[in-house]
Amino acid sequence: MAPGEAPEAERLASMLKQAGFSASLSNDMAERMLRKLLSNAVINPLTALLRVPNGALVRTPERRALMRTLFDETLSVLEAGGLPGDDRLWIDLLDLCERTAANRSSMLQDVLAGRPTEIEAINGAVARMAARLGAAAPYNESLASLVAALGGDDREG
Ligand SMILES: NC(=O)C1=CN([C@@H]2O[C@H](COP(=O)(O)OP(=O)(O)OC[C@H]3O[C@@H](n4cnc5c(N)ncnc54)[C@H](OP(=O)(O)O)[C@@H]3O)[C@@H](O)[C@H]2O)C=CC1
Ligand SMILES: CC(C)(CO)C(=O)C(=O)O
Repeated sequence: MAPGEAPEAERLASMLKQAGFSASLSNDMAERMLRKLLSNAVINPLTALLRVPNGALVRTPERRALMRTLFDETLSVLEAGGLPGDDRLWIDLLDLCERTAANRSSMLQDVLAGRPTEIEAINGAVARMAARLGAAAPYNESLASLVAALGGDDREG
């Protein structure tokens, strides 16, 4: 984005920086959102189900294998939805787990606090996108069902 092209966005970024946040502008929000969806579709349900911090996902071959399977399925759906494939995406995902190693993902925090999760907006959305494209996303569908089944004890069955 050229300087002066989006003054309101620049003002917002500058306010966020003054407040101590890291902020940058992008012309490519659609791609950035798909990349974020890819990361959240892998890290959030697995950390919520395994009840581990983000860094623990990459510490055992079994968890990495689960991550990779879910990553591959999700990426194939998102590529069909417009995300450019890139070998760095997997490396970036592992790096994100390392950079946020001690973090409890937002979904794990929601599960531990007994709050509703964003599972339908993340893995549920990937499964629906796959269905619209005439494809299947069994891992996303199963994880969405498993995370949804973690809660709701207060509802009438
Ligand atoms: N939690 C984490 O560890 C991390 C989260 N993230 C990302 O941050 C995002 C937020 O996740 P999470 O931590 O679960 O968020 P929370 O639900 O804990 O917090 C969301 C915040 O956004 C506010 N908010 C929501 N909708 C609006 C709106 N329309 N206008 C103004 N404010 C609004 C809420 O206000 P109110 O309280 O008034 O409802 C709340 O303060 C997600 O995309 C997540 O992936 C990224 C890194 C780490
Ligand atoms: C990047 C990550 C996985 C950090 O915890 C996140 O966005 C979340 O928890 O929702």
